[in-house]
Amino acid sequence: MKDYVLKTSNLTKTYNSTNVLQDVSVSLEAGKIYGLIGQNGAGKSTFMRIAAGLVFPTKGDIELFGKCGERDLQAERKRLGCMIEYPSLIPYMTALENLTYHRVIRGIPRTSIENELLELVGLKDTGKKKAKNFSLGMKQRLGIAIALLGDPELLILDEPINGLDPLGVVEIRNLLNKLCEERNMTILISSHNLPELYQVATNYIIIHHGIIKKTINQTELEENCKHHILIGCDQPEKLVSVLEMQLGTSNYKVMPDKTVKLYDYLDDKELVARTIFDNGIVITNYCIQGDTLENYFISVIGGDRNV
Ligand SMILES: Nc1ncnc2c1ncn2[C@@H]1O[C@H](COP(=O)(O)OP(=O)(O)OP(=O)(O)O)[C@@H](O)[C@H]1O
Repeated sequence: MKDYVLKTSNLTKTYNSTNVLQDVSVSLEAGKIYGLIGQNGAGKSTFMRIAAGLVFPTKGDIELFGKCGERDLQAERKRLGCMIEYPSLIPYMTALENLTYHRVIRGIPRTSIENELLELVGLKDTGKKKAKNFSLGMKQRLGIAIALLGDPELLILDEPINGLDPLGVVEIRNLLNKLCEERNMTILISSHNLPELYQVATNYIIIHHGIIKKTINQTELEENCKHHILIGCDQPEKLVSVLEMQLGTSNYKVMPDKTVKLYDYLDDKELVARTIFDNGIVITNYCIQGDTLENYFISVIGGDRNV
């Protein structure tokens, strides 16, 4: 049985009679990095706030580490760390002072965790430099360190890579991978910067106007994006035999709707069409498919480019 860290069922949030989240049912498995993708206003932060217990849902259920009910949820939320919207930094304090401040107000006694976290997020050499003078990437990493103070098993990060330069993205990516690998941490991270998110996530949840449009893992995503000839026909079994016996390929996949994705012969699609036709198979669909990740997401949300 899969070990779910967070499970929601039909989660709905209504503001001013508008559903900003509608029947959101998702399950996060332990040790994975989930990218939550959606346009501005899609409901990403609202979902994260509800998961973190900062906002109550209008309807629906949440299960955290297998527990539900408000009292149990509150206890389980100690196992969760979050940075939602902006890191809550005190600008005139150093990185260490910021961590001390947050550690004390959260009642965490272990002082050694401060230097451990500064080391982990690559800020141990920042000395007397005040947070207000940090680069955006340093601020985000300090925000993540604050979120890690309680040694969480689930980390929720709202747009931690937006606006970072490529080096900043790499630093955050390395940090998240390390947390995932070394601590088996589950991470939920939102962004609308898809190429950057792709560098980080292992699974994706696509949300549009408060509705989950798709959940997909990295392998499935790559499969969807890999270029292929999509073939629909009246005799799929015979088509498979023609591919195997006459075209000598087993590099294809039969889809649930009986269409076939052929990953070979992309440079010679006429030969494939002719061979199928010569075997008396009626072709109902024949096209090249496969795309960039960004276009895949756009197609899932219905063609709107402003992701
Ligand atoms: N407290 C609130 N009161 C009323 N409406 C709200 C409130 N919080 C969020 N909303 C609305 O809910 C919708 C979803 O907002 P949310 O911040 O969750 O989206 P988002 O996907 O995180 O967007 P962004 O990428 O811009 O941060 C938006 O239309 C927003 O205006």
